[in-house]
Amino acid sequence: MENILEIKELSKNFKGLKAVSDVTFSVEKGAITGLIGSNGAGKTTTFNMISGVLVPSSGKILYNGKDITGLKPYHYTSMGIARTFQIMKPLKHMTVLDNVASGALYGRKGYQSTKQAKEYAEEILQNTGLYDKRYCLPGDMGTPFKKRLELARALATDPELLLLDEVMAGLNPTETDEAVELIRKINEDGTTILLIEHVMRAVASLCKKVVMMHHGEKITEGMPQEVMNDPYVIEIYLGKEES
Ligand SMILES: Nc1ncnc2c1ncn2[C@@H]1O[C@H](COP(=O)(O)OP(=O)(O)OP(=O)(O)O)[C@@H](O)[C@H]1O
Repeated sequence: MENILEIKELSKNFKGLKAVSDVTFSVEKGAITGLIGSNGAGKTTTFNMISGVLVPSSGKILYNGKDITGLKPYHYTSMGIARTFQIMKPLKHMTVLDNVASGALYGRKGYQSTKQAKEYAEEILQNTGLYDKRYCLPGDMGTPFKKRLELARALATDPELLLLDEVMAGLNPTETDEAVELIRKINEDGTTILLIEHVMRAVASLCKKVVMMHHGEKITEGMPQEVMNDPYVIEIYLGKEES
């Protein structure tokens, strides 16, 4: 069992607030790992450190055994790490196709021409159920399609490790099931996934391992059923959240 990512005693302080405190966990290569916890638990801050958006106050991040702590976001695409944002960030004035093609152009496939990038983008759009929307502007689509676009843009960079921040928020049960199947397919095609998610049904169905955070600390980790049946996890999180 090889780890693609190792988080070691990672902390982030914001002016005296310990948003993330001494968090240690690993992400197994080829698997789907879930990061769960209440609002404000420190999940997004952890993601922001893993993806280079924030520099950790202390601790280390190892990717394929290499120390990447504090590297800037622009190093990440070529390393094979891509992420989605909870607050989606499409290029508003570009079509869906051009949004995804721009991801492909700057991604690891090394396309030299826009034509090549667009051809690859069309393939990604087929696989993510967005092909029929390829000439739409992001603002003209509803949440499920915007979430898919965020995912498609990340996928277009050809990542080895994909970080997904609440891609199921705002989806109805049918859309959630579709998103689960899409994520499963992306994983089966060879991409390792670390996801933040509040929809426990999706976490239970997808994840091999779950890491639970609370008030900036890691509370526990294990197989989804173990973590979800932990009385303390039920008390501080599952009893209060809708799933
Ligand atoms: N840039 C920042 N400056 C100051 N405080 C911050 C900043 N970013 C996050 N925080 C604080 O850090 C704590 C952890 O926030 P974080 O967004 O990581 O939680 P989360 O687990 O992702 O929550 P959610 O499920 O709501 O997204 C919160 O108390 C938050 O207010």
